[in-house]
Amino acid sequence: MTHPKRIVLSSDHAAIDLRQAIARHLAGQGWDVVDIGPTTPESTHYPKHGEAAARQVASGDCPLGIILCGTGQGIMMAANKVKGIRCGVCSDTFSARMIRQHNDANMLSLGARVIGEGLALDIVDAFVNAEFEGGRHATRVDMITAIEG
Ligand SMILES: O=C(CO)[C@H](O)[C@H](O)COP(=O)(O)O
Repeated sequence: MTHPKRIVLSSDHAAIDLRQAIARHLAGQGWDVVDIGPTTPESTHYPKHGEAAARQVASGDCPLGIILCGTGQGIMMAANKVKGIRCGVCSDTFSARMIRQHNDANMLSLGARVIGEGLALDIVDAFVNAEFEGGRHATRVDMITAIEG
């Protein structure tokens, strides 16, 4: 059974410190944090980390995921290639709330070279605490899913 408060985190080398701060923050709120690294600062390639986190979400093991790179953009692009993933990059709390409420996003991407830790933690809170509203938005999300084939 999917743990309702399990969340997977991953990043590339550009976002290790921020990812670990988010992991501590979420663990402090009772989340079962599955941090799949990396843990060492050597340069690495964001697509493989985005894909790995996305596969954990798509498999149902983790209902939500948070991924990070320098801008949040490249790792988001990789995650969205995995069937069933809806991931958005956010640099503000409004968007983070809305991608859950309207788009049923199951992953959030953050840019560690774009925003600071304080804002990032607020964005994370907005994302994890929002709920999908369904209704007309479900019709549109179904249309996104249909594009996947
Ligand atoms: O933001 C990113 C992808 O969207 C990467 O974190 C960034 O491209 C890494 O750059 P570098 O290898 O120069 O540290």
